[in-house]
Amino acid sequence: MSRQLKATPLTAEQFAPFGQVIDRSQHSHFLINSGTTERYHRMAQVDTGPDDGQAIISIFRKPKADQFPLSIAMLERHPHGSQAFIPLRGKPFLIVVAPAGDRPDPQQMRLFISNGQQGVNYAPGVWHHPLIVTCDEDELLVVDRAGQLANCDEYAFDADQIHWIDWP
Ligand SMILES: NC(=O)N[C@@H](O)C(=O)O
Ligand code: NI
Repeated sequence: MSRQLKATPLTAEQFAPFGQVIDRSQHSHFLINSGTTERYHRMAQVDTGPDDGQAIISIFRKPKADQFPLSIAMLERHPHGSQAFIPLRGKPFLIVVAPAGDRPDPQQMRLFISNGQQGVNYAPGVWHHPLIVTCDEDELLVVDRAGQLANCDEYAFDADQIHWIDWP
């Protein structure tokens, strides 16, 4: 059986088991500031989890595009908080996820492709691959949790569980 992950369309419904899609084209808005501005309100929820969790805003910048085909040798999760990735340069980026659980099930891994206008917000505990970009000099806004609790578990797949993705 091929271990190449085929892309699933990035829609709110298809991504629902993993979190939310942040997509203006699929979201209502209302006018603010005397009608000069459209507010796409509350597109996703930031989950900062227990204790001293705080929502923080960061920018991830990758000077070099990832090289394809790309092996998915590991996934990670953030058990105590959500993590949102919002493209700043309008460039497609790739999202590899697996359902939350003690360890990622390689058979349930999904590949989604953002068209560069769509962001994603991973729910706490959802397994995902670190950021994968298709173009040099890409930058994404990231909203996730800061706090005392360790909040990044990594899982390395056995050789026979490693899948791969290609682009374009
Ligand atoms: N580790 C880190 O800040 N980045 C990852 O969580 C990621 O999903 O890219
Ligand atoms: Ni992450």
